[in-house]
Amino acid sequence: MICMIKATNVKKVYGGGKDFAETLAINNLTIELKQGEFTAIMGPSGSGKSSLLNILSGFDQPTSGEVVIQGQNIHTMTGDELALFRRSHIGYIFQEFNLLDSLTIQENVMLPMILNKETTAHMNKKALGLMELLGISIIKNKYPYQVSGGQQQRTAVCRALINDTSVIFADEPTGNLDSKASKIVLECLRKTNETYGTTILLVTHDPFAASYSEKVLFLKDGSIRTQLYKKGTQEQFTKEILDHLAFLEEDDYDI
Ligand SMILES: Nc1ncnc2c1ncn2[C@@H]1O[C@H](COP(=O)(O)OP(=O)(O)OP(=O)(O)O)[C@@H](O)[C@H]1O
Repeated sequence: MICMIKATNVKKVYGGGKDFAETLAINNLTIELKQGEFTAIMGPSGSGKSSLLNILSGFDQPTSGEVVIQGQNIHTMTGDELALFRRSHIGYIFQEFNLLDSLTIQENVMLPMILNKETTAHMNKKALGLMELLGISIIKNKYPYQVSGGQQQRTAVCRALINDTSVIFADEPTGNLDSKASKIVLECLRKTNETYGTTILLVTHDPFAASYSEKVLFLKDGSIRTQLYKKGTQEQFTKEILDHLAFLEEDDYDI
């Protein structure tokens, strides 16, 4: 399998100025994600999940170490190069859906394409195809405040995919959703992964959400403590993740 993301000896230290104590958020972490892999990251509060996601996605710089996505070192790019690279290769989904209330659902989906100056016909075709796939074409002319949280998050998934992105970073994408809407959004992520071979990195506290992945990395104190690979059914995997969390909790994992 082709390597999609490789992070080597990544370290992130916050603070350390005259009046601020240092916090070691990521501790010499090395990680490799293959093309088309669906990976989840779990860990207690403060273990470094968001810091890692921000560094892997180019939102933040590591203190040391390197991150290579599709063969390109993202932290040696200029600001403009990185912005262009992120827009064309990387999609983001956040806990807050981050849609623009002044745009319709379809316009929100097309927004990253508008920034790329695509033709209207191409944008419409692409957006409608994605919205159809994820079951939200019926609300295309509504505004975000007129649709449910789950529909807003599915809009965010379509927006993340619109530029044929090869990687999606999702930070607690079901954190604001009830269990029914969460399941629909997670099914959409799975469909995306299976249909387009999109590499997905999902940060979550929820073992059920993590069970949609094929590999769970458990983070503690900025290091990967263990990895769990999916074997058997999703139900079995959820139970295995729960058992693993209980084991790690006993081992002072402190979820
Ligand atoms: N901008 C910042 N400045 C200083 N310290 C920070 C900053 N961002 C995070 N930290 C610290 O770095 C460590 C890792 O934080 P991070 O947000 O990555 O953890 P997390 O696992 O995502 O936590 P949570 O599950 O609560 O969101 C924590 O000790 C946190 O307090």
